[in-house]
Amino acid sequence: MPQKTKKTPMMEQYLRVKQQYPDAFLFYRLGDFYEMFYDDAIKGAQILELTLTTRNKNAAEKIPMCGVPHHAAQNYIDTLVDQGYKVAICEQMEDPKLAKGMVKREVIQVVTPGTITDTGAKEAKENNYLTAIHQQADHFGFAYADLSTGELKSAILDSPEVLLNELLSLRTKEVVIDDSVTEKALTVIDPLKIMISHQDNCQISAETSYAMQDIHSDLEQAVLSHLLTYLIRTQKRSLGHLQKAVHYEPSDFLKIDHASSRNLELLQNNRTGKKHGTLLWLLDQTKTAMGGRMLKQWLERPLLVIKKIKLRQARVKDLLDHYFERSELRDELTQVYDLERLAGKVALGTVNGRDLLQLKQSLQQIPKIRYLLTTIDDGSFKKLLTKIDPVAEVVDLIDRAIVDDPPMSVTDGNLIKEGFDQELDKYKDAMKNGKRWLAKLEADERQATGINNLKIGFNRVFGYYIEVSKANLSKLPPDRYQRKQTLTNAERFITPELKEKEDLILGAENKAVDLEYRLFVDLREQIKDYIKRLQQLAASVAVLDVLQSFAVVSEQQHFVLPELTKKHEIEISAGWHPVVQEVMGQQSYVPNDIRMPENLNILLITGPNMSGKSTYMRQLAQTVVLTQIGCFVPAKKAKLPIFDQIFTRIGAADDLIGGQSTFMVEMQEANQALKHATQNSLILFDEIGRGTATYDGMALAQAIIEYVHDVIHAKTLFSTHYHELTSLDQNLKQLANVHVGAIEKNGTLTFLHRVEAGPADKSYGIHVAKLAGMPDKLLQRAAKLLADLEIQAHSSSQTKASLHENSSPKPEDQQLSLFVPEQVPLSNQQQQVIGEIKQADLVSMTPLAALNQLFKWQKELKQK
Ligand SMILES: Nc1ncnc2c1ncn2[C@@H]1O[C@H](COP(=O)(O)OP(=O)(O)OP(=O)(O)O)[C@@H](O)[C@H]1O
Repeated sequence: MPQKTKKTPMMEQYLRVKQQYPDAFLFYRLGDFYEMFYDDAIKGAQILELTLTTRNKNAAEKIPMCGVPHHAAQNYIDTLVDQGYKVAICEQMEDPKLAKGMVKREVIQVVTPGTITDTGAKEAKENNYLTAIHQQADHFGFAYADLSTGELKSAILDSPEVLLNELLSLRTKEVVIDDSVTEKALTVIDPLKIMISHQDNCQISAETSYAMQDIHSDLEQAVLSHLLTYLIRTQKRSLGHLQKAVHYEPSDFLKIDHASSRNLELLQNNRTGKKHGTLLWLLDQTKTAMGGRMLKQWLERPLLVIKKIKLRQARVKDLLDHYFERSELRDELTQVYDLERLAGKVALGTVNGRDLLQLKQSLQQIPKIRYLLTTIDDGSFKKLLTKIDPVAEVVDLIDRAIVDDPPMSVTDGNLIKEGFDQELDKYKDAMKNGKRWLAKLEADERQATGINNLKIGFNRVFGYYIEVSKANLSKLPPDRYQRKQTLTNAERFITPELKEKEDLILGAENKAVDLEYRLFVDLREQIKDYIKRLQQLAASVAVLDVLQSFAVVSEQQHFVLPELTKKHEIEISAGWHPVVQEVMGQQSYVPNDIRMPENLNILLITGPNMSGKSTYMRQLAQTVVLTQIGCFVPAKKAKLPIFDQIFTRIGAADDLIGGQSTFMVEMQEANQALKHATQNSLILFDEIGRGTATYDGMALAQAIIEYVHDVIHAKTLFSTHYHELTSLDQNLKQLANVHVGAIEKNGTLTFLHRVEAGPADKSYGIHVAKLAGMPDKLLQRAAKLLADLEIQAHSSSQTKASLHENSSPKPEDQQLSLFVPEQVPLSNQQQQVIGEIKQADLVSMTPLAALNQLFKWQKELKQK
């Protein structure tokens, strides 16, 4: 930290600015470098691998310093932001050569993880959401924005769990809070390791009021105003492309909590964390980045309203029925760039000539796309067609102004077409004439001197010059040439008339470059007026792209149009798990039926390990999701109701919140379902109870099944290895057994992967252990123990009441162990200690007294 010694005016200025941005690295522009000082420098040098120096080596206070060249700053900024830091960019606001006294400097932007707009090609199909929270009692105003696309949404969330779910599914990197957010709520956010930024005082401007126009609740207005204030404070530029905030209700969509979405591998592969091997991966045949992002959003929020689902289905069907037009449409879409982000760049002022050409090229595809869509349309695309607007005015503006091959930079000229602006044409003419004059001068001089290799050149230091090789110097007339520079083999000269022309040419060039920049900015401002139309077009193209992607996948994968029913029944013939089949190949996959008529709510699935129970369960969930996003589904025939929520408890999920045992996570996930599921939900429970002792687990599993059966009535698939549970079908009318078949022959097991009615006859766990390559000796021992246990179970079952008739397992049965310890009777001493422990009044004991007591008991036991 800076000490209290006298500072130079520049360091005083630095500290004044830094004080306003204590949570960001301050990149302080000094000539061609951005410099960091003090702690920023120490930490920055370490992260960015820069050399740490000191600013004033000889002074008493040494100021740590490091810097990056301004032209390479972007990479360094990206690295810092990627690692979860903010960077405040402080620029020189005047030309140092012209400044009187200290050069004026200002922070022009704070780059933060949630506000990056240039996410690069790798993340083109990802949104980068900045989120915000405002709390009132147990309710949260919640909002999110993607600065690169202008999307802005808000909602009221009524519990910390829903909040956590929204934050997780949006994969936000930064959340803005104000002081309404309680410590308790922060403990929900903390483990997610996202950046928490604070914004307390809200400023309402014309821009922010516009964005909040359609939002009426106080809670959402509060959260939007601090989100928008934060954006204005960090971006310090126009946010004109932010769309009007749209209110959404999480309950308007099929609810799949984050754990279930992970279990089902909708967007993320559980093993690799990547897209490969997920439903998103299978479905993504989109051709545009906008379509890619939209597909993800649809997968995250499947629909509930039959009418909306049917509209998507009808559109997919129209696209499916028109193979050739669809292929052409796909070709056209390939040539559409990211309109949404291009519009964002126009608004943010970061667009360059090449971006504008991409915008023009994309818009030029639209009439053809429109035409193709009208030929495909059988009525379903009527409304979408009205929004596919080619914004011809923008094409015309760009076409008239921008050359066909503009440079990256917008400040170096060569951007604007001839004929666009008279004044610019004049300068360009002057430049051209000047150059023609130079060419003529070169020819004349060659003739006059007889030096054939005499040439006219240009460099930044001397301007235009005449170059003559040393061998020819003697041929030059003595007075006319003024020597300027000597090279090894040549001399360079100027003449008064050459200097005069040079002023004209260079003057025209500078003026042309300045004017081109002004014309470019002007054009950018004109295009800004069309941003809303461009955004509407982008959203419609994105929708079309996702729909064509559904059509392509449905065709390639032989999906069928599912029938939506208002009855509480599921009927799937020859269905399959689309991702597993895609990975393993169609030949080897065994399709299966799922039949759950109105009077059957629970399927209890048994079968060996590895036989396909989880796959069967996930297959149903993925089919439900596919149905409710409007896609066709993997089956020969499918009839499904609309589900409101999907709950899963499958596999050993990692514990996101941290520190809980697998069994605890298992119980929490099951509890989520039991608490929130309705009759219209889908529940998948995979081997509930296996995380604890056998009878404990079995008892819990039975109680859960009974609860779902009697209280919730949701369609439920429940897989289990507890064969005892299969007799539940005798008492529970809405439960049926199915099993996944396997054949055992000569001690080897063949999985059939076919789901059939009735319970499995045994578990085959030892066969699977054999498949896993366990030692023979161990397997023989296990087989022997199993046989003994089965005999014991058989004899005790004759006397014991059956488990589902409310018998509770005896405590000594609770933990089955392969290696039962020898039973040794307790000593008197031990019994006495146990007695004392039972008696001890722990509530009124101080921690120290308890510790002393424990110490005493331990000593007594050791004395035994
Ligand atoms: N219908 C099917 N046709 C062909 N192969 C299948 C089918 N279903 C599953 N499989 C294959 O069997 C493997 C195991 O499936 P799955 O994980 O669903 O078994 P499981 O019965 O749930 O096992 P466990 O009880 O050990 O959890 C899958 O990875 C897949 O390769």
